Amino acid sequence: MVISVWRYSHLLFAIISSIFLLIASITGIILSVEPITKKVAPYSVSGADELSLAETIKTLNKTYEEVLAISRDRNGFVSITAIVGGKNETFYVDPFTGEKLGNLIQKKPLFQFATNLHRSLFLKSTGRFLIGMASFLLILISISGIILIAKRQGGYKHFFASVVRENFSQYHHVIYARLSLIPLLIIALTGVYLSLLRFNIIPDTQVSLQVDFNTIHDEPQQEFTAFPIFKKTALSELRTLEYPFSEFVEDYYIIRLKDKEIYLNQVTGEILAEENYPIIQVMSSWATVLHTGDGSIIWSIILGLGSLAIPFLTVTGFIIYFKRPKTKIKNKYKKKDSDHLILVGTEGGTTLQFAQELHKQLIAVGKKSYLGLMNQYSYFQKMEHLIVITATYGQGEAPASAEKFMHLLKKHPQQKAFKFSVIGFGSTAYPNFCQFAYETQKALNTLEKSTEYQKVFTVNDQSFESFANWTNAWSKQAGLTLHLEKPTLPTKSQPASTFKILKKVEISEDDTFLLSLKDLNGAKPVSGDLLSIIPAKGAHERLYSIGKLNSDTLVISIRRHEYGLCSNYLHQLKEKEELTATVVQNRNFHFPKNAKKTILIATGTGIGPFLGMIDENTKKKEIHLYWGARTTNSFNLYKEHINRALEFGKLTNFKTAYSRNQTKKNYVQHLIKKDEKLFLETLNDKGCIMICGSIAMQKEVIKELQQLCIDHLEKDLSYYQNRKQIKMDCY
Ligand SMILES: Cc1cc2nc3c(=O)[nH]c(=O)nc-3n(C[C@H](O)[C@H](O)[C@H](O)COP(=O)(O)O)c2cc1C
Repeated sequence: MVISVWRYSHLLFAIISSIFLLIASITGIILSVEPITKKVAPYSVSGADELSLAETIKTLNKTYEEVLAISRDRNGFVSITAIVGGKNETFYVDPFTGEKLGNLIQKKPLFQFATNLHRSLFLKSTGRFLIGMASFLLILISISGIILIAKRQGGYKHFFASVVRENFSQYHHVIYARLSLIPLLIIALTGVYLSLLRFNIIPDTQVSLQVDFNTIHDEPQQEFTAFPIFKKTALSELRTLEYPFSEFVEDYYIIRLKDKEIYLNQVTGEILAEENYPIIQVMSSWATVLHTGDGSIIWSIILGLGSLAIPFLTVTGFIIYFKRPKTKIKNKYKKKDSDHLILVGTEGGTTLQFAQELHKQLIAVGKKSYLGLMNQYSYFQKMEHLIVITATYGQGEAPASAEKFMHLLKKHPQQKAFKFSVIGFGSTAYPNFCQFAYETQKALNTLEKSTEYQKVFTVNDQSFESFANWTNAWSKQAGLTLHLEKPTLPTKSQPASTFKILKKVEISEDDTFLLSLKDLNGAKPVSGDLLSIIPAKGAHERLYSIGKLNSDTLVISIRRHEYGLCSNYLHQLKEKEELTATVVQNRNFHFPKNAKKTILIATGTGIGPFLGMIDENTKKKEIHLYWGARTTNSFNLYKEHINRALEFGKLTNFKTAYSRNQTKKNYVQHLIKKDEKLFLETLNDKGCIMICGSIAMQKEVIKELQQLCIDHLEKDLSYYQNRKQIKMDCY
């Protein structure tokens, strides 16, 4: 089923039930304390469970004038009802000595209040019905939640794999939903069960034993201590034992054990009637224990934490929903009249915002553009250009709004020839970067009337700059001039800061240079974060990976492009001049704190963030750096940093691959095969491999690593990726 159906169902169930669930969960948290306060009361007698009923009855009969009943509750406390000083009393006893231990625990007013609110909202049957309904909706919320988590994690197999952090609410909603899933489902299922029982929809069947009074004998007489059932039954099995009403043989003992009820002749010890409890009664007892936590401190704590998760999940769930980019599509032209079709594959809505901008601009230059979702692919009479813009989800799968696309492609053949272009939105933090875009391109290529207009273009981490680059190239090829405006997406940026240029080092052969910057405004980047620079008013931002050399000095490595606005702007900056830039958090690419061994792989300027990470390695952890570049001269730019790090033990090993130094091209991926032992050890020992540089290099490196995993570790690379042992930031 389409994911949005599950998402909206999840939301709808949550909206309908939220108030009732919040009340039930808060009272549930309070009530989870009650069994704990009971359990810690001093009425438990060690070893009492092993006593036989015969021994217990003997002691109690000796101690008290007349015993009427003996009970054992879920905490293991034994209580009796007896006549003491002519009065009927019920109290806890020590079954070894018969000594009174204390009066029965009375329900505290707070717990009484919480129980009434929890069960019926003080609204009697109506309230009970509402709470029962809310429990039922909690089951549906849990089921739709399981499906949504499985979808976003890329299948049930990866259900418990680590979660990629997009923002606080999304990350913690998934983490806590997974942790509290089982207790919540148990609370909900037992809650529904108890409601159904209460409304007699499940009949509360009880045992109904019949005694044939004609066959009751008063011989042979036996002492009760010799009754086999009393001798062989341990106190731990007992729920209640009711003494006979009088000494007449027609009155008998009523014994309720954990699994059955027995009527026992008080004179002969003969069993008069016996029946196991019906299954419903057993289930009801279990449902009560599981729902209330009665008798178990650990389960009460789990129930309390489960209840606590409900308000948290409700709040974070609503934040996720209300912070989602709006995905309403407005079209000026009908699809049958449009020559430009933009179809979007999105789940979170951001891709649609980019597409909307392109759609607006195409209309502005007079094109009949139609914007729709990939799941709306159909027969388009006048289509000349098809532009598919799609995100990738799960393990390289289609996003929600594109799940039917492949099927629709076959279902709706076009009559008119058309050109197509595919733009993939994805993240290099995932192993299958923009995979669905590649699959879409492949599928479109198989169509009879289609012609590939451009190769797949990929956009990492919703980079507007990349998308604008694609738009420029595409519009140039189409003979159009389009100017995109940047959509307003929620950002994780810190406010803009001023940086002073400390040093610029460059080598001319490679057109690369290294800028050292001093932060003047207290921005707090971490190596691996990004520096967003807008080189001129109205220009697009450019992101550079930051290496942090000490508390206020950053380094960025830049390749100068002949017509690159930003790289040329940075290049002309002189020492002591100032630069305004914004630090953008890039959590998925921070140095792993807990890994004993880390391998860093970079090409060209991708070494930038690693210079910082190595410099910060004061604990001298094992770090291996693999770096690919064109020639040995390229290394001159970083030589000083690397040699110093090797000398001070901050870097364990440095290996290079130069592509233009010898006849046979040498690339970093070739080094992986040579050093496969180190790579395998690192993955096995929970170490980390970080990759920074070009996407082309990333693809090759991933291919090598994937092969290593399959050949030697019998696991897919995604296994390590999900455990954050592979981190990537490529462009
Ligand atoms: C759960 C999840 C799984 C993802 N899986 C992939 C993936 O396998 N490959 C990829 O390139 N990007 C992946 N991404 C990144 C998204 O494709 C990317 O953030 C995209 O811009 C989201 O677009 P949307 O907001 O329009 O859905 C994933 C994102 C999430 C949240």
